[in-house]
Amino acid sequence: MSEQGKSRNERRNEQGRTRNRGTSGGPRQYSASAPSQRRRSADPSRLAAFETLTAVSRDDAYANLVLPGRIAAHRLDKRDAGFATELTYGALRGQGFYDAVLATCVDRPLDQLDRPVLDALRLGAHQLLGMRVPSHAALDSTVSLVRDQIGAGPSGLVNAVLRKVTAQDREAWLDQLAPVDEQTGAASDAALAIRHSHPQWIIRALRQSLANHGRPSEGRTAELEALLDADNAAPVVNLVALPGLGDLQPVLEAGAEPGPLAPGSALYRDGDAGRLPGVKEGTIRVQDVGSQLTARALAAVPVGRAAPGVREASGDLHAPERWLDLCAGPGGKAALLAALAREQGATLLANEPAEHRARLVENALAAVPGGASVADAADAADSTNTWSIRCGDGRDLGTEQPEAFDRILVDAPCTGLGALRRRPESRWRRQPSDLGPLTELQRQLLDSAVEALKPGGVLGYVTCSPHPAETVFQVQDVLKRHPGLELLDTTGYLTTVAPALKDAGSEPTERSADSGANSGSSSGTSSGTDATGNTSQLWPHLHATDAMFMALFRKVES
Ligand SMILES: C[S@@+](CC[C@H](N)C(=O)[O-])C[C@H]1O[C@@H](n2cnc3c(N)ncnc32)[C@H](O)[C@@H]1O
Repeated sequence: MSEQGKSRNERRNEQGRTRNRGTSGGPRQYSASAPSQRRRSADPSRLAAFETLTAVSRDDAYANLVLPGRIAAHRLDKRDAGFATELTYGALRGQGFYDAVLATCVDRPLDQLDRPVLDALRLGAHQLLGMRVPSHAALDSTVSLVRDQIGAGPSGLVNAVLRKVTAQDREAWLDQLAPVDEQTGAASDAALAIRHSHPQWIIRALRQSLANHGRPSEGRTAELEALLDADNAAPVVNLVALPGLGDLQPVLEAGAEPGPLAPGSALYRDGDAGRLPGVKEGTIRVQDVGSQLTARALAAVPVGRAAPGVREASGDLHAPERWLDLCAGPGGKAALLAALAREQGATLLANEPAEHRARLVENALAAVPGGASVADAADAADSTNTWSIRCGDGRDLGTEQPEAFDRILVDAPCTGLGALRRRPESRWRRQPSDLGPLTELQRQLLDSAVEALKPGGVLGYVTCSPHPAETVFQVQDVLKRHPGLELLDTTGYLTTVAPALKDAGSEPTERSADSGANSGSSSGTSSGTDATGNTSQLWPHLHATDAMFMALFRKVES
């Protein structure tokens, strides 16, 4: 019999965990320490959350990919699906705080607990300290879940631990575990890590990021806390209508609101966006507004203006512009770029080395007519297709196709520290040691892109991380390595496509970056720095987007 085909009891028995049944085979007997006997089985929304958490901790799965399947499998209605989502994401985001609480309530180090038991404790702690679930319901339901899914023994432990958790409310736990200085209100990084449930190294990195991206030093801690809070808030679903293909009107009629920042965008707060008209067809896409803006800004920069005597981008006026998305998977920006390319009479090559992600790019692009699939390698080489896909290492493209493209997007693999609100588990997975290999890869991809860019062509470097090593320092370095590259007024182009960024009073510019990294005011940083050149950093707490970074460059000379 397959593992899946076995009943829960059989599996549990194989693991040596048995229910505390009466010898007669009659109804179960519960020990004196067992909690309420009212509920015997796990309720489906908590079960969906538990299954997601165990997949995350056991298989390194991504919660946002697993949870929809569990919601569907348990046939949760909209309300229960909302509960399961809040429970799952809240328990994952809040893990730093909940583990600090649990560590004081468990008689051994948390890493000595069975993973599923710890997952269940986190779910219980989130219900008790982060949701408005009455204590008795949180306790009863979590213990029932553990009894049903893990066994009677662990359910006793979970009952005892969660009872200790209920001894204080959230504020009292925070005061005990993460005190702030009574006079100044200041908290150490260790206290901030518990209060805002982020690893300390990420807290330090984000503080450094605010400084390096020119945010005011006055009120830095308050701004850092606002950023950390924004990471912990459930993001509103952002939608984009593919230009020339998607119709936003039916989506607005179905309850979405017009997006305040990006053209052709909407916000949806009412549950499963998959049911909105156009989403299944792919002409309406779920995409963070920051991502939308970077793709639109790249498409908005005029190409040309190479140095005198140098052949310009699209020198042949009749040749369609060639665009390249060097790191395209899973295809969010590629879809928007392909639709924009189609409108502007250009073609797009979307490159992605991971085969399964190249397939995702293909799916994302399917709504844009005139493309060539991954399988159709011969067609893919035909640059007259509106879009085509290359499945390969972007670092090779520069030598394979030198000076071939008018516009290139390098949406580089990065730590993702700017998208923590969307990927609730990622803050616990990422390590400072990830930074070295990622920045080296970013550097190599940038070099390849510069080689693949035509003189006069435009390069957009984007990360969903504000970390200085992945952003402003990369910009400084690429300008040093490539004197023929000029930094453009990135903020100017972003505000051209999104004028509301100006009105927000928080233009994402780096002009006054106190790192002096690459701003126009720090002329001389690189021989390639334009007098008005700057980079842009969007922020969740200011712009309600992911913390997307963008730098736009032009290749003035080869
Ligand atoms: C930040 S994601 C890109 C997101 C994508 N642009 C979107 O909007 O959906 C970075 C991508 O780069 C890919 N990647 C990793 N190594 C690469 C390489 N050597 N060349 C090109 N792409 C690479 C990753 O597989 C990943 O899909």
